[in-house]
Amino acid sequence: MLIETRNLTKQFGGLTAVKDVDFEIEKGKINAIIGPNGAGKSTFFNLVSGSYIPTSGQVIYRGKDITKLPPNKIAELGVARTFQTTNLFEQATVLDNVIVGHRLRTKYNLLDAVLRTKRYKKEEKKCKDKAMEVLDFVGLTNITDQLAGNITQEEKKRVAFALALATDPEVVFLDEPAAGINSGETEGLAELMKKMVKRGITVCLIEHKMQMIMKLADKIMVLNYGEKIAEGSSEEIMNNQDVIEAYLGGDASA
Ligand SMILES: Nc1ncnc2c1ncn2[C@@H]1O[C@H](COP(=O)(O)OP(=O)(O)OP(=O)(O)O)[C@@H](O)[C@H]1O
Repeated sequence: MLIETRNLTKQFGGLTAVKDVDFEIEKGKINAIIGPNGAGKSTFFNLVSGSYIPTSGQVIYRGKDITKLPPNKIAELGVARTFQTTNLFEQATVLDNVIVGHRLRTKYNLLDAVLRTKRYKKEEKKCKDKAMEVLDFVGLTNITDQLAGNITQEEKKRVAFALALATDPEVVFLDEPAAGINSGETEGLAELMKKMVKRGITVCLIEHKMQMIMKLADKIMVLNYGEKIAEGSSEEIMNNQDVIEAYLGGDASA
């Protein structure tokens, strides 16, 4: 296990968005979180990646309590995430967008940048090499010089993956990676997630596309009204009565 949540709870005023959730994110696996709209999936992501401080409960990463660490510290420990919509710098190239993502890990300071010291130039080169490497990994070497504003939705999704990978994460949280793309493109992204796992990266995703999840995920947690109602393999989840009821009338077939 890589990340563990213990009794994780988040309240917004009188609303409990995530309630007492115990979950183990398995190392080297594709872990998925599903649930009807408003079930608390994004809130759960925000708690684990440090964007929200929980009302109570803990997040343990490799045995260390990271519950109250700020997002940048959590990122430095090897936890990366993507967002439902990726805000790219539309007027910059794909390559430059990814280079910016990699700066998180670089060691030069402002003075280095102003004086263009050796260290700065060395780090610049490292950033560029890393960006090219991750763009190759996600299959975008052919569009590195295009403006981000001109690329397709599917390519933007791949850039979002590249941005997450540029920080050399141990685990990536993907928030609805296949939203807004067609089924052929969805297959492509699923393949990319498998490739990430083969590379040793642990994946945790939220996704509404059930078919994709059922084929892809090694482990699934189902949230409903903030509570974990089921956890297990695709088969276990598909046959779980509580899950079937939670989805009745919902968009389980989306
Ligand atoms: N910052 C916030 N302030 C107040 N309420 C919030 C906040 N964020 C989420 N909520 C509420 O918490 C509940 C869970 O929301 P959340 O976005 O985590 O669900 P979700 O499962 O990700 O939904 P969706 O599938 O629609 O994205 C919802 O009732 C939502 O309105």
